[in-house]
Amino acid sequence: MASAVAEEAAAAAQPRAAISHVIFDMDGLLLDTEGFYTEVQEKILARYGKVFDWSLKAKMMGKKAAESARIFVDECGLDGLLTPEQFLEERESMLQALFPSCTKLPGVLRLIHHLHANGIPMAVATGSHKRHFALKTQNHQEMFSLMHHVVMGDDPEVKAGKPSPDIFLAAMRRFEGNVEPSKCLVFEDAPSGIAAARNAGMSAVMVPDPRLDVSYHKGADQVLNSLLDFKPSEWGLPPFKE
Ligand SMILES: O=P(O)(O)OC[C@@H](O)CO
Ligand SMILES: [Mg+2]
Repeated sequence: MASAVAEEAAAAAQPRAAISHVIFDMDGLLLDTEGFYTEVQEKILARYGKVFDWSLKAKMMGKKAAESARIFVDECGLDGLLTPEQFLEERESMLQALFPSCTKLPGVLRLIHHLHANGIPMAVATGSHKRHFALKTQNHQEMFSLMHHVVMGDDPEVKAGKPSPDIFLAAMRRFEGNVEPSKCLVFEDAPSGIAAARNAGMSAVMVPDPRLDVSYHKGADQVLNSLLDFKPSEWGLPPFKE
């Protein structure tokens, strides 16, 4: 069996791409916040005698709030009972109470510190709007200070949410110099985010929730159980030292 060192050497000799810049999704990728959305949406739906399932979750996750609210109402047949605006209003206070307690997902700090130490520019591209971003990140300031910039869902340059490429292209343009999409690697947990990265012409690593059906993995260049499994040299990035 090949040693880890030999595996890294082989990967470095023939990388999947020559990545120079990294863009991270936030919810469900850096921060463990997706469970909060699920919990709150289950509660709201239960009131109508309905069950929130992972095929609906797959359609909503990663999208801008207004877009996912519309999907929720349409897919659950709640037209006439609940408007997307009422749904957003109902879930807001519950989410606001939960967001500040969110934790980082496994492998996040190790990877971000490694890329930062090696001078790889990083950005965050999240469907979250400014107010939710502030609540979610209040206990994770250090990690976000290592990012060159953050693009949020309510940024004027983000005309349409994921799967539109808008947010990843905006994130790319805000790096120093002239960066090509083919040099950017996106990390995502959501099917809409993987599609957005691909629509932007970027490579995409998916770290999905294990409950998401494998049929939603398509489009990803690589699917990992956790960021702990990421091997930078497979992407032309400096390898971990240990
Ligand atoms: O783009 P991300 O960071 O996953 O945020 C989307 C979020 O608002 C919920 O799914
Ligand atoms: Mg996400």
